[in-house]
Amino acid sequence: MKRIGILTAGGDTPALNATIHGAVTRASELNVEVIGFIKGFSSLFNPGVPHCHLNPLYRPIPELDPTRGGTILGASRDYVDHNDTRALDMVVDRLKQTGVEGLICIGGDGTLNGMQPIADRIPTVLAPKTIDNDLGLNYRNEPDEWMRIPNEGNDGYRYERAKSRQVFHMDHMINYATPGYATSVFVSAWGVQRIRTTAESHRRIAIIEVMGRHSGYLALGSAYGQPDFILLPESPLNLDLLVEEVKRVYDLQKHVVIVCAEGVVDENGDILGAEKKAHDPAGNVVLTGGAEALRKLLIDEIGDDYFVRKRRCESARAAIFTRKVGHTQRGGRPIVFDRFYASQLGGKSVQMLLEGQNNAVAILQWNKEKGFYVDSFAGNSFRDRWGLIHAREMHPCLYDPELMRASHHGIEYLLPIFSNAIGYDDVEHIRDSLFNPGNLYRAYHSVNADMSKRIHFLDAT
Ligand SMILES: Nc1ncnc2c1ncn2[C@@H]1O[C@H](COP(=O)(O)OP(=O)(O)O)[C@@H](O)[C@H]1O
Ligand SMILES: O=P(O)(O)OC[C@H]1O[C@](O)(COP(=O)(O)O)[C@@H](O)[C@@H]1O
Repeated sequence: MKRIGILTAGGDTPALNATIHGAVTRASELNVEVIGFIKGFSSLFNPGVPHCHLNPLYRPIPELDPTRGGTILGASRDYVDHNDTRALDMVVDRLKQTGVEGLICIGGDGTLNGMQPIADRIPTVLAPKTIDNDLGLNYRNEPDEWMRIPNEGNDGYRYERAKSRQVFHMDHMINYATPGYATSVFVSAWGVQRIRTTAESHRRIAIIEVMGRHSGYLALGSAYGQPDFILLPESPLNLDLLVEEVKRVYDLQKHVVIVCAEGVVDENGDILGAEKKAHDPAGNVVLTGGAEALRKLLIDEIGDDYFVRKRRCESARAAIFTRKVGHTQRGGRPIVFDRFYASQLGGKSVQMLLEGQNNAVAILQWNKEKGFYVDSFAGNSFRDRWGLIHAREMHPCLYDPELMRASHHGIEYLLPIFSNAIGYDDVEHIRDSLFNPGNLYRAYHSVNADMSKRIHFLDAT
C-alpha cells in the first residue's frame, strides 16, 4: 500500500490527534502517504469528499500536534446503513478516487459497527478511542452472552445479557483501556475533588454526573476523587440503601459527594432521567439528567425537616445540588498515558493494514508479567451471533453495590492505568500555559482555520 486514509468518528476524545500522529509517523517511516477524511464518515457521504494530505513529503503536517485535544480532522456521528449498498458502493468508489488502498477508522463500538460493511469492500481497520472505555470485551466469549428478544407487537428486538458463567480475570480482557479514558477520568476525579470542598463548606449534598453512556468504567475511575458514593448503570439504584447511607455520612461529615453515571438505572432497569428517548444520528439514546432525577428522589425521600432540624440548610432543595462534569471530560490536552498508547495504537493500525489485515481492531492489552502492550483482534470477534457489536459494560465484580464504591477488583483494575498516568510535563504544561500573559493579548487561533487551507475536494461533477 502506498496511500491510506484515516478518519475520526463518534464523540471526540483528548487523544485523537495522538492516534493520528502515531499513524502518520509510522506511515511516513514506511513511505506511505496518509489522507485524512474530514468529519468522520460524513466526508464519504459527501460527493466532494473533503480530505487533506497529512504527510506531504512523508513528514507530518505541523498542525498535527499529539498533545492537542480533539481532532484536527473533525468528527461526526453520520450513520452508515449496512443495507444501503448503493451508498456504500459510492463511499468506496470515492475512497478509491482519492487513491487510498486502505482505511483506518478511529472510533468506538459504533464506529466498528459502521465500518464493517466498508471492510467488505476495501481493507479497513479500527484504532480504538472513547472516553467511555466501552469498546472491548471483559472476556473473549462475552458476545455469546447476548440474547435477542422480540419486542411486543413485532416492533424490532431488544438485547439482554444472559447470566454470565465466566470467571472474570483482568489478564483476559480484550482492550483493557481505550485512549481518552484516562484523561477523562483525570478531569472527572479532579472535578469531584473541587466540588467536595464547596459542599463541605456549605453543608450540602453534591451529585456529580459523569458521562459514559451505559458503561460505568468512567464513573468507577472517579473513585480517585474520593466521592462518598458512586452510582453506576450496571448496578440498579437501591434508593432505600442510598438514603440511609447518605444520611449516615451527612450526620458524620455534614456534607456528601455522590458520583452518578449518566446512564444510571432505577430498580426496574429504566434509565433515570431519560424520560424522552431521543436518539443522536448514530442511534444512541441521548442521556440527559440522571443526576437531576436522582436529586428529585433524594429531596422527596430525605425531606426538608431533616436539614432544618440539623440547622444546616433551610430545605432539601437548597441542600442537594447537581453538577455535570460535562464536555470538559472530553476536551483538552491528553495526559501521558493516553498520548503514549494512543500513538502506539495509531502506529499499530498502519502496520495491520500493511500486513494485510482487514476488519481488525488494534487493541491495548495488559497482564501482570508484560504490563501494557498493543496487539490486534478480529473485528468479527466483537460481534454477537446476530452480527451486532455491543458497548462493553463494566464488569460487576469491579463494584461493591453495598458500599456503593469500587470493589477490591475495581481498585486492582484501575491501578495499572493510573499509577503513572500523569507525566511531569502534564503538570509543567499547566504551569507554563494557563497564565501565560500572551493569552490576555491574543485571540484564540483555531486549528480549523489552518486545516481549512489544506482541505481538497474531489471534482463533484
Ligand atoms: N449500528 C451501527 N451501524 C452502522 N453505523 C453505526 C452504528 N452505530 C454507530 N454507527 C456510526 O459510527 C460512528 C460512530 O458511532 P458513535 O456511536 O457515535 O461513536 P463510537 O464509535 O464512539 O461508539 C457514527 O458515524 C455512527 O453513525
Ligand atoms: O455530547 P454528545 O456528542 O452528544 O455526546 C455525549 C456522549 O458522548 C460520549 O461522551 C462519548 O460517546 P462515544 O464514545 O460513544 O462517541 C458519551 O459519554 C456521552 O453520552
